[in-house]
Amino acid sequence: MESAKALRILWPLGLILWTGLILLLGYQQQQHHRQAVLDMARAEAIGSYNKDLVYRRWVARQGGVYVSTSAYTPANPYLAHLPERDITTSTGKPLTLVNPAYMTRQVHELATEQYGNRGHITSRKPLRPENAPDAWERASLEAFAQGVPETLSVAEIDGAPYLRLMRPMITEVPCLKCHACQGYQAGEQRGGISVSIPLRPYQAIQAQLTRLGTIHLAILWLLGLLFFLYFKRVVDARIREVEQARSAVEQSERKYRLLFNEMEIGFGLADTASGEILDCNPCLARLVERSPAELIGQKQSILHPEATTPEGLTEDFVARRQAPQGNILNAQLLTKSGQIREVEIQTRRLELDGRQLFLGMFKDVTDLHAHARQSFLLLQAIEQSPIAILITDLQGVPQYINRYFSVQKGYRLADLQRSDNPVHQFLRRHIADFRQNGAATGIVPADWTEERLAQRKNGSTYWERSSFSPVYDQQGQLSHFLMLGEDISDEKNSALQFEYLATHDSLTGLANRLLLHDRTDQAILKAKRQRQQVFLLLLDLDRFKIVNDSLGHDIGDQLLLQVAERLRGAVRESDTVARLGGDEFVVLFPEVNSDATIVDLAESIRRAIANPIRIQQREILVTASIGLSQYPAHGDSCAELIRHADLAMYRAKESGNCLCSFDPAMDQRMAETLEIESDLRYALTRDQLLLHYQPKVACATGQLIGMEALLRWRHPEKGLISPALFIPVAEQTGLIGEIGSWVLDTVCRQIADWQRNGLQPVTVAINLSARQFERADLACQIHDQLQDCGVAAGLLEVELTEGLIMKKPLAAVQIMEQLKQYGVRIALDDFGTGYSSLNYLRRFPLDVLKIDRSFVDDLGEDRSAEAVATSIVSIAHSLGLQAVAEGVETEIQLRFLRQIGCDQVQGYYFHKPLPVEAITELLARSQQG
Ligand SMILES: Nc1nc2c(ncn2[C@@H]2O[C@@H]3COP(=O)(O)O[C@H]4[C@@H](O)[C@H](n5cnc6c(=O)[nH]c(N)nc65)O[C@@H]4COP(=O)(O)O[C@H]3[C@H]2O)c(=O)[nH]1
Repeated sequence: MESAKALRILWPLGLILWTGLILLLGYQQQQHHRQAVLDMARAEAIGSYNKDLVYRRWVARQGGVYVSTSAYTPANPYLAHLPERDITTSTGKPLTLVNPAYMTRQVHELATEQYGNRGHITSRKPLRPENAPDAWERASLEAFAQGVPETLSVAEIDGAPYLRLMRPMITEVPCLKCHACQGYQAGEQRGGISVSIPLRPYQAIQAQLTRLGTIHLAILWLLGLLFFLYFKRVVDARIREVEQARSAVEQSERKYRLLFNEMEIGFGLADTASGEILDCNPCLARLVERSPAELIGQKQSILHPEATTPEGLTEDFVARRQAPQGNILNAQLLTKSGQIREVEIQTRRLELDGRQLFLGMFKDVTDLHAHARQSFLLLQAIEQSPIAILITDLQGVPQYINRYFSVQKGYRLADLQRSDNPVHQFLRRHIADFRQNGAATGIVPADWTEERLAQRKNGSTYWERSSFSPVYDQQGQLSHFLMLGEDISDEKNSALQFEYLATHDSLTGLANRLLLHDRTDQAILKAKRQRQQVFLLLLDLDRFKIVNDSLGHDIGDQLLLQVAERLRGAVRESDTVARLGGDEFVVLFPEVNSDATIVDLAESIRRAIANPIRIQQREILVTASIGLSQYPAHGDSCAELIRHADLAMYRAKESGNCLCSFDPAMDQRMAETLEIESDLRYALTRDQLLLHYQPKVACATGQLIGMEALLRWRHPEKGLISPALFIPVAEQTGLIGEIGSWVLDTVCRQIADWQRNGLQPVTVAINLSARQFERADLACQIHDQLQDCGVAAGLLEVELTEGLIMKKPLAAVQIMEQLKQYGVRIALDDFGTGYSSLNYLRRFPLDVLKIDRSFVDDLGEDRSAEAVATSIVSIAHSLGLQAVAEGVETEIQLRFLRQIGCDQVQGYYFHKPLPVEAITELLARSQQG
């Protein structure tokens, strides 16, 4: 291409050169013609000269010739000295001697006349004037004198061009005849002969030659021009061809470069031997977060993280790369930021300019692989999902079912595609409905769910929650439907179970509080409409806690179960028996219309419960306290009726009546209790608590041998409040801990005070509540307190109830043993009211058994009470314990107790609990006596 371009530039130059050459040739030709013409003229001049010379010599040798004397040839005066200048012929004709010069001159004149040629004999010393040289001849003569043999030049003569030639004239011997007189000698140059040849004829020839030559050259130049034009055309065509080819190549290059650069597939070209990257497109560079410039010239290891070969390729990669027709390789690329991209490389081996190349087409399949993995995962998840999955076409014909579907229903896909298959029919029907609804409303519902009893292939049924949802394709067109079938049999059963549990008491199966509320509210609504009454009985088993604590929870539970059974049996279907928790039961009577009837019903319930209950070979006697409330008189909500029945039940318990109907005054008492609760918080800090001490006397002698500290609360408005009223409140609120510590502290100080005052202290008993007994460090606390006050441990006795110990017998034993270790005495209070295991009793480190007041009360009246008291004393003594009877009010009771050998007694018969001053006085008196 470059040479073609050069030719394009050179051809005008060639043309110029060609023209110059032709012009040069023309010039040379012209010069040549001119010279040739001059040479011809010179040859003619030389010829003419030679002929003159010959004629002269010939005449000279003759000594002159005689010619007739005439006017044309008169006698030569210059030859007058010659004797025989003139002669007469025998016939008388006069002849005169003509010398060579004369003859030559006349020949010259004749030649000039006839041919135009001129001749002139001249001399430096001419005899005749006409022989005198002209200027050119004179110059020639001088040149001859210098030794120049010939002069030649073109000169104008009479306005015409002539070639003038002149040669010297040498004196020869014959010449001396005439010229000796002039003093010439032979051999001497005496002048010259000039010849002038007219050049016009020659110039005509020259012009002719020049014309012909010019024509030839012109033709030649034209031929040359034609050649050049043809050459230019050929070159132009070639250049055009080349340019077109180049343009096509460039266009193609641009096109392919553009494609190469814009391709969304990475291209890389590498040298197979060295592994050098020779080229790459931006897509490949982008793939590894680099620019093409960063890659080109680098080893392929820049791309491949695990390059193990010198070229930077893994061995496996190289092995597969060897396939001549290329291969598709899965490889990993390393990005600039250190990320790994997964690629699919389509490889080709190429040979270019003798180099083995490797072309790789890189497709980033990281996302594709991730997507494929995810799709596979999804497919696996769907296939292995523990839920039945089915996909139908728009007509409801199943297209896919997962494994669980087949397992659960026993159908294969082919079964479901048969139109007589029940699932097939179900799907078609539902999908048709679904689409119809969508068409009607213009909105395809997102999904819908239904719970139904589905059938398996084997005919068995189960509860299924089927949810249908539309599936849209990539264009957003509804394409399929998805059905998820979930076996909810367990859920259904659980829901029923849950509902049952939520509304029933787990132990007895009776209605629970929730169901009771629901039924009561419904009953109230109905009663409201029908202007009727609703009655609600609340039962609390008396001393159930003692049964539970002493006989164990299993027996307690069985007791509750039997009570529940009896209650159920005592009422009608329309009535509701509920358990509120613990030993509290409620019976709802929605259809009783008279007070008399409800009292009868309550009585029958009480009787039903009062029958001895047999559990594990034990006969247990249970009584119930019953509170009664009614709609509309006592409230119009379940909560209110329960609350009021509860208050009534408490009243029944307190009063010993088994049935008590709610009275609005009870609300007042409840309010008072609440007041106590809030006031008790300040009782300690405001110094409202105090202790009274009830003496214990020896049964036999009546001597004061001990006392029990009993707590009192002097309320600023309500006066002295019984501990029976506020201790339970203190226990509930947790204040008992603080109060108990105060009692212990006060008692210890009091003993120390008596000691300081010289009184012989007696054992003082304090009551411990259940909450106090829960403290693991109780024994330490008591021990520290005794030590702080300097009181001997034996002067303190703690009274524990059976229920308190039996709650956690092992922990109780530990605390008791610790107390025992310190020397503190332990009494078991209210003995006989609970169900203490004698086995346990044996293991408790007790000192005293206290016979409960309820047995003491009936002594002398009730044989069984007497028997119990007798047994307790006997047990106490057989275990090495002392027996103490509390609540002794009468002589009869005292006498009986003395009879059975009871050790100590305590009761109003001797002393009521006394304020500290009174007891101090009594103590002093007793010691004085
Ligand atoms: N009808 C009658 N009653 C008699 C007779 N002799 C004594 N009593 C009363 O019987 C209760 C005996 O106390 P308890 O069984 O330990 O029963 C005590 C005890 O369990 C508890 N209590 C009293 N003080 C404390 C205390 O400081 N701490 C704890 N935790 N409880 C205490 O309060 C209960 C009631 O105490 P109090 O009202 O003082 O009632 C005392 C006492 O006044 C009698 O001949 N006839």
